[in-house]
Amino acid sequence: MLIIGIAGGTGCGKTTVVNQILNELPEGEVGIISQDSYYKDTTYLSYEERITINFDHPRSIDFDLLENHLKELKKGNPIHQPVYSFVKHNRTGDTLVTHPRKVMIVEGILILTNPELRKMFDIKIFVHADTDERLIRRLKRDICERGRDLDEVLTRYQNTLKPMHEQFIEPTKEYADIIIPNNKHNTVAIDIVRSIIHQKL
Ligand SMILES: Nc1ncnc2c1ncn2[C@@H]1O[C@H](COP(=O)(O)OP(=O)(O)O)[C@@H](O)[C@H]1O
Ligand SMILES: O=c1ccn([C@@H]2O[C@H](COP(=O)(O)O)[C@@H](O)[C@H]2O)c(=O)[nH]1
Repeated sequence: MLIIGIAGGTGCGKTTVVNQILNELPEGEVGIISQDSYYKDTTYLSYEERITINFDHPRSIDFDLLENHLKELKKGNPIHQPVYSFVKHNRTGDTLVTHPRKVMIVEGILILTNPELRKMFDIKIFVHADTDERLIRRLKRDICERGRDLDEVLTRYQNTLKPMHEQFIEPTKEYADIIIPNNKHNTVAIDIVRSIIHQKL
């Protein structure tokens, strides 16, 4: 199994890049694991308490579960990937059965901060987009798709997103084998990653 880790700050375009890579590849041949599914379960907290969580700090992620799941997939076993709700800021309680594939892509802002995960990735990719570009995309996406308002996104940006990006996410660029510039859609980079995957299928 080839495991590809795709990191990069919020709004850099990780999900979009993954979807572009999957386009034109045989359906069902590549599996996806999203770091977002591994935000810690906070059912014991009220909604008001949950919104105060720093979701951009590595401690918000259940890396042990993510690592165990990758190990199970490597052994050929299916896993139950938790389903996460950005609207509720919590796991939904549902899980998605994820079967092992020849190629698994793991994507998320913090996945390269964890040394054990880094060791498991055969290829490490960092998607880069400028800070202002990422903020604009995040604003549009969170207001349209994640039920946020302008003030909420900007407050979170100033209090946690920006400092956590600088402290934890941007420094992981140095671990990347490939950096994809993604201020604009980058079809050449997508084609390169796709051809690496093709060789493995
Ligand atoms: N290269 C790009 N050019 C313009 N918009 C983009 C580009 N890549 C992604 N987007 C848009 O930016 C938003 C955030 O992208 P997304 O893939 O969800 O980022 P991430 O998963 O890194 O947070 C989405 O609305 C997406 O359509
Ligand atoms: O409950 C939550 C959990 C996370 N977030 C924010 O999501 C982004 C990570 O997702 P991307 O798709 O990579 O942008 C992270 O910056 C968290 O702040 C959230 O708003 N609520």
